[in-house]
Amino acid sequence: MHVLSASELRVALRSLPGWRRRRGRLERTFELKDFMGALRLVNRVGRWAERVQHHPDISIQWNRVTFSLTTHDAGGITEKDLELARQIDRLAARRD
Ligand SMILES: C[C@H](O)[C@H](O)[C@H]1CNC2=NC(N)=NC(=O)C2=N1
Repeated sequence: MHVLSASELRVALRSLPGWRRRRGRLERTFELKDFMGALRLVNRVGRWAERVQHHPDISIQWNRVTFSLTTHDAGGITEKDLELARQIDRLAARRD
């Protein structure tokens, strides 16, 4: 699995508004209504991550959830992380 170069990542981030590269990971923070809303999103993403066997690092602060993506097996950000970021955006957009 190919670790993306800084320029490849810059190009990819143009189509991933809201995500940024921080400390070598792809990161985005979502603000939900409240803690239960945060947990619902975390569980939605968690089920997907388990299905695709690619897992985000997750931090929850009450109604804010931060997903940090990297491919541990490759030691950096890969296409798998870009795909997971796109999927997280879809899951976050659901209003159920
Ligand atoms: C065997 C299993 O598929 C691997 O350990 C997966 C699990 N989930 C993973 N998640 C992430 N973010 N990086 C990995 O390298 C990784 N490897």
